[in-house]
Amino acid sequence: MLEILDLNKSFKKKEVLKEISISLKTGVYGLLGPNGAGKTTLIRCIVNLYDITKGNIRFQGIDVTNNNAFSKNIGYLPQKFGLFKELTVYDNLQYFAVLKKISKESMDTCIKESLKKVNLQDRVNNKVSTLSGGMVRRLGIAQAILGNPQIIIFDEPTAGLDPEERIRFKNLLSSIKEDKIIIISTHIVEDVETCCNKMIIMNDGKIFKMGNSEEIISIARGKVFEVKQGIGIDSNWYVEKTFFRNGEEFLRVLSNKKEGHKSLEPTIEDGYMCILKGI
Ligand SMILES: Nc1ncnc2c1ncn2[C@@H]1O[C@H](COP(=O)(O)OP(=O)(O)OP(=O)(O)O)[C@@H](O)[C@H]1O
Repeated sequence: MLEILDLNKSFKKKEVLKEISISLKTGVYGLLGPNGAGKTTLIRCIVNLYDITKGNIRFQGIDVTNNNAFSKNIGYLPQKFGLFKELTVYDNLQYFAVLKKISKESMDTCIKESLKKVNLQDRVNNKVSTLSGGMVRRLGIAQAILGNPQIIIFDEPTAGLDPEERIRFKNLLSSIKEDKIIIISTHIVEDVETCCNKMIIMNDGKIFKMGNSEEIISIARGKVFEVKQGIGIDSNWYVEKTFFRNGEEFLRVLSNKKEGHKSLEPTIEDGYMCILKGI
């Protein structure tokens, strides 16, 4: 169990994380929130890249706040990461394996296992400069899962990936998730709705809601409507998107009020938007 207790993080006078308290058991968690919600800051506090202003982090009941040794239990794929482009795929992973203090005896096996999981085993001796963007991203994932850490955190793992690579990432998650705590940070609901046991919804440095997909969806039940474009927009409405049917344009609207419009079956995205917008 990973417990984050009353965590606050400020940069000088700017309070970015405010009293964050969550407990995570084994499973895959989608950390969802709009740009600037505080997701990356929270992740950096967990992986000990930032000193926490106030609060504690506990893992398996032990206080690991600002504990460097604990960071070795965590695999982390940052949003932006650097690789040695003129070194081979293998040499790059060897470098990370040394940083992670993986023993010399198991290093080769660990590297090959990680590369197999991300389907880059055929590229082991290629220079990173010869890989496609998707392959570089996969190599980033390989370094995160290197050494089989108990906690793995992916910050925007699918950014810049094509649909096939996204599916590949989701399949990879299913193959590694056993007995692990995996956190995937994103602002795209679609990225996490099929592969996460629970969503943690963040905004403005706070946790707004943590729940499984059914719980998130239920928040939007009775609040999603379909309105024909052109009839005028009510000030109570939050227009999620427009769509076409039989050549006619419609709005997908979220509203707290009982509307005289056709009610729609809610999705996770609707629940997420209701939570963010206080609907
Ligand atoms: N080092 C820093 N110094 C000052 N303010 C910071 C620092 N890092 C982040 N912030 C601020 O903290 C807030 C949260 O940023 P953070 O990057 O954690 O959000 P995010 O949810 O990860 O956003 P995104 O999805 O855009 O990456 C923002 O207002 C940001 O400007």
